[in-house]
Amino acid sequence: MSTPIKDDSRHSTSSSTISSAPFNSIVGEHPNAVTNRFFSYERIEEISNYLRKKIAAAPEVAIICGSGLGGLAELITDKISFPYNEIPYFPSSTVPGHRGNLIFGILNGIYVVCMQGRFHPYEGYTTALCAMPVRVMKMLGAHSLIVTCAAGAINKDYNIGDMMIIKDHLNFSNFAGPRFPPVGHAYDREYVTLMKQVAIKHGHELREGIYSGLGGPCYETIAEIRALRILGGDAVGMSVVHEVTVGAHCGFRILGLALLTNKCLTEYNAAHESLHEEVIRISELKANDMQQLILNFVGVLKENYV
Ligand SMILES: O=P(O)(O)O[C@@H]1C[C@H](O)[C@@H](CO)O1
Ligand code: HPA
Repeated sequence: MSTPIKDDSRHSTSSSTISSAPFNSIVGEHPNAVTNRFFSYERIEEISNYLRKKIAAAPEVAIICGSGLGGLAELITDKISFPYNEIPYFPSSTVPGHRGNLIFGILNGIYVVCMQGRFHPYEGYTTALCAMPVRVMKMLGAHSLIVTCAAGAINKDYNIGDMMIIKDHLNFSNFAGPRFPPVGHAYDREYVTLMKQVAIKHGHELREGIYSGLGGPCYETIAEIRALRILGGDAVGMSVVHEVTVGAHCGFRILGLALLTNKCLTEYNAAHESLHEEVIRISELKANDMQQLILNFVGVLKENYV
C-alpha cells in the first residue's frame, strides 16, 4: 500500500471528539478538515488496530450499504457496532438513509464488516477520505467487498425497483490518491457469475449494467442523462466509483449491486423530478430483496471461496 501522506499531529486516537462536532460548511471548517486529506499506511494501521482490539475475529467480507439499504445490518448476529463518530479519524455520516455505523458480526456463517452508510464527496469530504474505510476493512482482513447503492435508471428497459449487478463504471468524479491504479477488472467477473446464479436460484430478477458515478449532490440534467446514455451508462449515482477504485487498488475482489430507485429524466416535458425521499422509499421497499441476495451470495462465498 502506498504512503502519499501528509499527517498532522493535532489528531490522535486519544481524542474521540474529532468526528463528533457538527458539520457547518457555512461558518467554518469541518472539524475533520485535517483528516480530510491523504491517508498514510500508518494511519490506516492506527485505525485498524483501534478496531481490531475490540472485535471478535478478522472479517472476511466487507459490505457497504447504500441509501436506505442499511437494514442489512439487522441480519448480522453477534454484532459489535461502532458509530462512525467514535472511530478515530472517521468522518460523520450526514445523508439521510445512511445511519453511520461500522458493524462487525456474523452474516450467514461468515464474519463480516458492514458499513451502515457511506461517505460521499458531496458531503465535503475528499474521495480519498470517503474511500478510506475500504482500506481499513482490507487491513482488518477482508478479501471481498460488496458495494451497494441506490441509483437512477438510465437504460430505457430498466425500471424502478430493479436490482442491477454493476459490471463496470464510468468515473466522472475526480480523485486524489495513489497514481494510476488499474481498474479494468475492478468488478470480479467470477462474482458476477456467482451472483447471477444466486439470483436465479432464489427467484430474483437481476439486471446487469454500467454505473455512471457523478459528483452530485444535484440530480442530473436532462442533457447529462442523454449524454450518459449515449456513453453506455445504464444507471447513475453519486458513490461507488471511489470505493471500487480504492478496493481494486488494495486487492479486494469486488461485487457491485445497485438498486434502481427512480427513472432518470430524459424529456423536457416530463412531469416529475427525482427526490431523495423517493430514493429512500424505494430502497426501503426493496431492501428485503437486496438483503436476501447479499445474504445468499455471502453463503455461496463461504461454500466456494473462503
Ligand atoms: O449512497 P448511495 O449511492 O446509495 O446514495 C444515492 C446517491 C445519493 O447519495 C443519493 C441520492 O438520492 O442516493
Ligand atoms: N441520480 C444520481 N444518484 C442517484 C439517483 C439519480 O437519479 N438515484 C439514486 N441515486
